Amino acid sequence: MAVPPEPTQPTTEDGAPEPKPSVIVSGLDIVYEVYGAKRGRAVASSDDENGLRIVERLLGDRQEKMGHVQKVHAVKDVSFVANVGESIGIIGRNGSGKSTLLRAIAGLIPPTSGSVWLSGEPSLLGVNAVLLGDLTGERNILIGGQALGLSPKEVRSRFDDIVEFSGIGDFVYMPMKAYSSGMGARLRFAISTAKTPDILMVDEALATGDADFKARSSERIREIRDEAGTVFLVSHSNSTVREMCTRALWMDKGRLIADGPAEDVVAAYQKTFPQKPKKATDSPGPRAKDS
Ligand SMILES: Nc1ncnc2c1ncn2[C@@H]1O[C@H](COP(=O)(O)OP(=O)(O)OP(=O)(O)O)[C@@H](O)[C@H]1O
Repeated sequence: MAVPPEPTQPTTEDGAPEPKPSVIVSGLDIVYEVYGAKRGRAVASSDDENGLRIVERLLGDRQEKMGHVQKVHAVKDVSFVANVGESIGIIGRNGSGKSTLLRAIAGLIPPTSGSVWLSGEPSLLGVNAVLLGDLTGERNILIGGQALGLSPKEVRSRFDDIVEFSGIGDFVYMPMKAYSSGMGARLRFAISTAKTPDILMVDEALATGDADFKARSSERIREIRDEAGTVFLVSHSNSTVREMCTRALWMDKGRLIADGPAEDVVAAYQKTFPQKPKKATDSPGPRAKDS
């Protein structure tokens, strides 16, 4: 009897494995609408102050909605395809649309136009693991782990690893509102990566830890990439993107202006926006830039 041939992975012309798309973003636009940019005066433009006060009182909370509506076009006509096994840095100046793009990929913001297609389950660090300040780290690990699809037994078996990874020690038995922002961010990272997601999205979380935590988290990101996931990383740190990403997207004023190997895109970005050397007195805040 003839044995059917083993299925082979499709390859490109030069013999490399065919890329497997995990995220397809096509002509994506995100427009935020901000209500109440101007208050009630747009409604009652009369000079009569008494009349204005009456209108404001009658409208109560609604007066914000009656005010001017401002539109913020945060992401403009962005298209790209991300493949399994890629780690993609998203870089750009403040307000360029990086976080909005990430949240749209995670399905948290509906496209105003265009589309986002995903082949797996996304996990957006810091949002999917919704942690509650009044609960202890321990309870949050249990809830967050289950929100990621782990069974209570699986969460318990990973509990020690999660605590060790986050480096929060005995704080795990304290309410999370007593944590520093860095401790909270590290715990979120540890919970979010306790189960290997198909698509991991990280927004600045790596800027919150010390060198040791950064080393551990970059190792974890490498593991996820190797386990055939796709990683997106929004970062203001060019060195982090260079070290951890295979590819980079450069956003500017909502537009994707470069997409290519991380090394090349970061070099072009740095050439356009050279970063000033840090002063010795600068405090290393979460948004601190390096080179
Ligand atoms: N919820 C919102 N409502 C209205 N406008 C918003 C909202 N979130 C972001 N924006 C606006 O959208 C634009 C893009 O913001 P976004 O946070 O995506 O940029 P970013 O590149 O991540 O910025 P940063 O580097 O400062 O974090 C900015 O002009 C911002 O003011």
